Amino acid sequence: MTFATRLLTTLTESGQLCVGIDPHAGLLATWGLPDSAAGVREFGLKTVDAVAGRAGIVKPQVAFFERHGSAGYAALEEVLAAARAAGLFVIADAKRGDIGSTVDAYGEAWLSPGSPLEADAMTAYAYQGLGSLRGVLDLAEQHGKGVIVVTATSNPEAVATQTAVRSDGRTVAAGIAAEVATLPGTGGLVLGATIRLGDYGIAPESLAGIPILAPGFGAQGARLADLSALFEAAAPQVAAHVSREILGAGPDGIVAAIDRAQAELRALPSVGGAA
Ligand SMILES: O=c1ccn([C@@H]2O[C@H](COP(=O)(O)O)[C@@H](O)[C@H]2O)c(=O)[nH]1
Repeated sequence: MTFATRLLTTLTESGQLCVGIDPHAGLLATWGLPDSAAGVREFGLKTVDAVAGRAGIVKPQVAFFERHGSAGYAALEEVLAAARAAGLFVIADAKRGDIGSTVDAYGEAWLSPGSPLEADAMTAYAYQGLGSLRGVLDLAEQHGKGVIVVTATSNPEAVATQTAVRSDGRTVAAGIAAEVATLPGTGGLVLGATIRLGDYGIAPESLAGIPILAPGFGAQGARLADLSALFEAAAPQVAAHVSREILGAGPDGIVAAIDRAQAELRALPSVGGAA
């Protein structure tokens, strides 16, 4: 089964929430955990426990584990393995990109079956050309995994770069989206929930069948209740990502926070809720 089929099926069967695993120093303190590799390990494993059976997707943010060096990576390996063992769809937010021969190695790290860092999908940059990701896309296709390409991000600083017009007349973001659309099954898009797709020249109807990872809900200001209005025809393909807003509820409140977010998403008409 392809990555797209797997992720879109997960959205239908387990709801559209993707819970971030971002052990910020401040959140570790809220959780009563040390700002150390042991702390991020426990934070990650407890988050996996809370998500399992309540939502279908997690997105560990690699940076917060990397802060702790090799011990942080060991912690991340355990969190990834626990999430996959719990049946969760795991997106490693590693945001890698480089010339093809180098980016291939990133693909092997995050998408090879049996790799200590194995995930179901990874995030990647295509600013060196989507062709630079060819080897990773091939590897992903071989193993039913996915490459979610950073396209139009949730942070305001990115607008000038991502709306710049390429030599083919498309914005950078729309160009990437159109190229990823030629990779059905293996490619996905990062499209921030804080932006308007129209401002980037991206038509929701052009994204049919492509899984979308949408960060920006909660702490960055976007509202889950607006998902249908933001993504229109593409709304059912969206994994609505929330990290700080849910994790900030602490170890005693995280389950209720996940349930609340799921209920809010399930109530949306265009994503399978009330008509
Ligand atoms: O455009 C992007 C791409 C990635 N992110 C990542 O998503 C989460 C957002 O966390 P919140 O706490 O829910 O704001 C974080 O890991 C970012 O690195 C993004 O925000 N925007």
